[in-house]
Amino acid sequence: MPTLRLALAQVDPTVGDLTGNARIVRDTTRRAADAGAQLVAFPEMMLTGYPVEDLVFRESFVRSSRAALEALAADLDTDGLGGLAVLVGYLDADGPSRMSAEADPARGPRNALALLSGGRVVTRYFKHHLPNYGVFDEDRYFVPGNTLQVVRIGGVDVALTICEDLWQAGGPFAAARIAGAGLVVNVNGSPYELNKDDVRAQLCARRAAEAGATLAYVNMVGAQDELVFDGDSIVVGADGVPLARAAQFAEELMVLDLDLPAATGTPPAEGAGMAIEHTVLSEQLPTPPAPRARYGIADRIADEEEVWAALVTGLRDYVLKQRFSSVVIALSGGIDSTVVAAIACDAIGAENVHGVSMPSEYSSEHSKSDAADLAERTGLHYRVQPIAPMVDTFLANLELSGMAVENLQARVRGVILMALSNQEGHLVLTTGNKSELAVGYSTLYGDSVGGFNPLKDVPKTLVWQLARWRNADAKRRGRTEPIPANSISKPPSAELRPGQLDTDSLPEYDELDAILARYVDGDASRADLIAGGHDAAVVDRVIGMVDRAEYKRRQSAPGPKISPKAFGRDRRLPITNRYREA
Ligand SMILES: Nc1ncnc2c1ncn2[C@@H]1O[C@H](COP(=O)(O)OP(=O)(O)OC[C@H]2O[C@@H]([n+]3cccc(C(=O)O)c3)[C@H](O)[C@@H]2O)[C@@H](O)[C@H]1O
Ligand SMILES: Nc1ncnc2c1ncn2[C@@H]1O[C@H](COP(=O)(O)OP(=O)(O)OP(=O)(O)O)[C@@H](O)[C@H]1O
Ligand SMILES: NC(=O)CC[C@H](N)C(=O)O
Repeated sequence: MPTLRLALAQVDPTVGDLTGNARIVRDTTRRAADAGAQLVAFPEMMLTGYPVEDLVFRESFVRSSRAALEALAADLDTDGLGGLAVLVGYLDADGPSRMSAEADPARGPRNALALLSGGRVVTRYFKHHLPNYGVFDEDRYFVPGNTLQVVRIGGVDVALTICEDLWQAGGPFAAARIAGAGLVVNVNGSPYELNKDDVRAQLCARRAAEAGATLAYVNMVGAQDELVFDGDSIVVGADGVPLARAAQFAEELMVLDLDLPAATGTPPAEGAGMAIEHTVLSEQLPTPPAPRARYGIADRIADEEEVWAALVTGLRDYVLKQRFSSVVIALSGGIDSTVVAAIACDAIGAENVHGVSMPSEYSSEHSKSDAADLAERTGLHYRVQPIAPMVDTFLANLELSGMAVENLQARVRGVILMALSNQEGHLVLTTGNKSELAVGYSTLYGDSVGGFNPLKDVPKTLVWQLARWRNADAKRRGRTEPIPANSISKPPSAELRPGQLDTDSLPEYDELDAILARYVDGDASRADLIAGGHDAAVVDRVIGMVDRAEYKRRQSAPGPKISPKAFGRDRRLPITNRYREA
């Protein structure tokens, strides 16, 4: 049985950075070669980053991607790496885009995977199944491929597939069985969602069985705008048993030896409704250098740790890829701003985090002392900027009352944050959690100002859970607990008028989050919610608030997706909408 030394490169490309991404491929291939690998696979659209969205419609970008691929093949050879087989995802096109008057249903932009070897592009595979749900819009951009590429590498037939090809039965995996492939490689840009790692592992086992072949799944790591990629690359045997699994949320080069069946004969020219193209790269593999590369199975992590890591990764990559070096956060001593600050300290270091306490005449003593305590525990930069004089100046010049005065305080804080951002160059982080965003419990152009929102997809009850987990984790490691206990235990309040509590306007968060999980995430009807045991009056109030707040959400900052349905691309509703649940 031939032994193939395979390397899966779990790396972090940046959208649009063709030069930087090619550099990652060259550097990582060098490391794979040093480890004796013969085949190295990079993630989906490695060269362009993923997803590239409407950049697909720019012919100049498509041309740049194709040219960068050819240059990469040549550069790898110049680097002395031409003897390896290197799989690189990129953007290709064999016809005009859907936006063009000359659009052709059979040709156009392609989500593509190339095999590079010996200084040239040996073969190109075009993704067959295009995801078009949730955050994905691939029918908008790409024309599906209908040819399975099978490449003989060292006497083993290797079938090439891309991400969604794994998620649907039939097509490439069924064709790979007919082709008699010994290994199927699946390259991914698969965004993180809580518990998705379990789903992926089961899918890999199912598809390996469908193909009757070993399956090597490589995913990217890092973040792109609202999407977080958790890595979690995995290799499963034809019997579905995991052979190796990489860590989540960390770059990794996974190198392992696979004993694979020797290919015999030539595959048929078609199968499972697809054409099959067979290319022979090499019949005979050099024997992999001893010792054998055996890769372990990385430990799975607990749910809270996983979500925390996703939020840290999402924030870190947003800050760094947008070329900021510091952030500023308004600190109220409440749980949301405290958790955002703790995430920021973990993501970019406390020395790059600036907290501002902005007490008003309604601010409690604990709002100031808890914020100061947080600063002390974490070491973030801390300053106090009272807002009363500015609010008073407004009120002396503009006649306002009631809610307008309440919101004015939040807006003065927003102006101060943006001024500090302009003056000192920090990215402003906003702190509204998913529950508040759902019901519109925030002041537009007030506490909602900011360029990025780490809690955008985190319901309030999960914010508390994460805070408790983060402190417990610090304690386990013998470190200072970053979050003041009082910030976790006190009742939430906007402190925009004397004695105000969130529960004056909202149900208790346990009940609110239970309703929101079903109405927002599950698209349940009013009748479903009431049948589920919720009080009709509460249901009506909550779903009314959710429906009315669409205009606020449409203007809200981006933030990392951690759930199957995050606000934004996952949930698209009209702002003007008279439909009300009866
Ligand atoms: N359909 C629509 N399309 C576009 N714009 C629309 C609109 N409806 C209202 N608007 C605009 O929005 C304004 C109303 O929104 P906005 O000014 O935000 O004010 P509003 O939503 O009326 O009040 C803010 C609420 O959030 C609470 N809050 C504020 C700050 C922090 C927290 C917290 O605990 O985190 C809670 C506060 O107690 C209050 O209940 C209107 O005056 C109008 O200008
Ligand atoms: N006194 C304050 N000083 C600085 N920032 C404040 C202050 N009060 C509110 N903010 C900012 O406005 C956001 C809205 O928070 P608010 O206190 O109104 O309720 P919240 O949503 O429960 O948030 P938190 O739990 O952080 O208090 C806060 O997260 C914080 O960023
Ligand atoms: N890039 C893709 O094709 C991703 C789609 C796939 N269902 C996933 O979430 O992993």
